[in-house]
Amino acid sequence: MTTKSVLVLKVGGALLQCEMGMARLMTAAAEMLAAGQQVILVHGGGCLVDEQLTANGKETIKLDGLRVTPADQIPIVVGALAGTSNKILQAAAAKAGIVSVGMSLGDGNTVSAKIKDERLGLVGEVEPKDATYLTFILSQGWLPICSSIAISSQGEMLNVNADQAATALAKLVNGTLVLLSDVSGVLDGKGQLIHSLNKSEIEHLVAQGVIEKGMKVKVEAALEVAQWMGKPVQVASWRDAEQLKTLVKGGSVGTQIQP
Ligand SMILES: Nc1ncnc2c1ncn2[C@@H]1O[C@H](COP(=O)(O)OP(=O)(O)O)[C@@H](O)[C@H]1O
Ligand SMILES: CC(=O)N[C@@H](CCC(=O)OP(=O)(O)O)C(=O)O
Repeated sequence: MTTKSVLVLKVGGALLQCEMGMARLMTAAAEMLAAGQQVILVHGGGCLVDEQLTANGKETIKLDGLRVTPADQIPIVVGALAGTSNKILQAAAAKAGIVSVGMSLGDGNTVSAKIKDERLGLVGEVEPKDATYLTFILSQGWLPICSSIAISSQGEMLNVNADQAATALAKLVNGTLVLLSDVSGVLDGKGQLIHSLNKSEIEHLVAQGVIEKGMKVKVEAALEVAQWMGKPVQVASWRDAEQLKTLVKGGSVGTQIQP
């Protein structure tokens, strides 16, 4: 185990629809915890939100990878992310023998949150604030499982992109950030894994339309943290058992986003 700093592991929502993926991830997390590696699990749940919105007759609009979240949709979004998604992961953790604490960005003064852009409605932008709550959970050997619902000082419930949520928590604890999605990393125009990317290469691929939508948000979040910490951030896959094994050993997987 070479990673001594807290590992901030973000998983995308598609994981929640894959029993085997969740079981493998939690087995990996249990191994890391047993070896003394502290882990914070941050999760998305975009596909669950899509399903719940459709079931409630609501329309989904995204701008540059972010969900436009009008006030009438926020109860559904909060229910899907801070409720169902969070508890599905806690249940998977329990099955792997992990003691977890389900939480949201809105808990324990962990981050400060404000509306990101009026055009997006109740979408939040968060900054790291106070690590006391998370540090306590980690000190117990427990696994914090954090959803990306934040609360502003005005008392608004805000929907935060989960990659950006993970960014704020990684900065807060000066941790090592790994973003796990349903693809093995950032892929080139031919679907091949790109092992390493720097700022100008990212800008080029975004301009070409090779990196788009959710991956654009992810890579930009990763670059921000890589530059802030002066060390690479990894974008990899929770689907890939080999990548998980390598991660448990503290190795590098997927695409390294360079500072
Ligand atoms: N260059 C790219 N490489 C890999 N995936 C890409 C790329 N450009 C766009 N994507 C899309 O981004 C998705 C990952 O982003 P997102 O759906 O937000 O993931 P998550 O829910 O895991 O955060 C991939 O499944 C893929 O459809
Ligand atoms: C503002 C915004 O876009 N919020 C996201 C939060 C969930 C998320 O990011 O889920 P994934 O990691 O599965 O994509 C959403 O509503 O879909």
